[in-house]
Amino acid sequence: MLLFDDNELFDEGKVRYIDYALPDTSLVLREQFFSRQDSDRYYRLLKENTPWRQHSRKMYDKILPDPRLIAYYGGDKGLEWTQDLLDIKAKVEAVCGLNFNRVLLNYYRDGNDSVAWHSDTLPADGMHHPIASVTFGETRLFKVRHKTRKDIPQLDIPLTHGSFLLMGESMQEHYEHHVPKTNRKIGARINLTFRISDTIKQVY
Ligand SMILES: O=C(O)CCC(=O)C(=O)O
Ligand SMILES: [Fe+2]
Repeated sequence: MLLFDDNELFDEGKVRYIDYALPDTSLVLREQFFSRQDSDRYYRLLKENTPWRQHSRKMYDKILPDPRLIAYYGGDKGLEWTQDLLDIKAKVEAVCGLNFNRVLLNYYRDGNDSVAWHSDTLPADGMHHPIASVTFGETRLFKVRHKTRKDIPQLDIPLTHGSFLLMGESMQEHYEHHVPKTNRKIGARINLTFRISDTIKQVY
């Protein structure tokens, strides 16, 4: 059985390449980067085999649970890489010519899960690096806005099953991103963000 058959584009089996040509950075999306079959398989395997945990953070003097589950692999504090994650990483690295050493997995259980506006934390080496974002499962909107320039329209990018979005290294400096909640009755989405970083102080 194939999951997530709302995306007719999958029938063509072609990678769709979109360069958003953003000022101050680069942002490139490849849809159907993973085949339908591989995407379905990775979705199931990651959903079942990942030790998902819910983190909490302090907001306005309250400790609130994050509205999503996460897992963190690589480096001295992360979990041990699994073969599936190494395979996904290798496929992503082969097209962008980068070597990632960590991956953060996000599990959005349904439309109530989300991530607030943010840009990803500066790694300990004090330099931003590109971040590769892979999606399996339900399509969710990935919103992008420039931090200071109001003349640049906000982007609403639907990240589909099997897609791969590459954020350039200056993206976190100039832009913020956000995955909003939705009232639609939807299933789960798994997102993987491959990163280059020596030590992580805080996830996201
Ligand atoms: O789920 C996504 O597409 C984005 C996740 C994210 O922004 C993060 O992990 O920092
Ligand atoms: Fe992020």
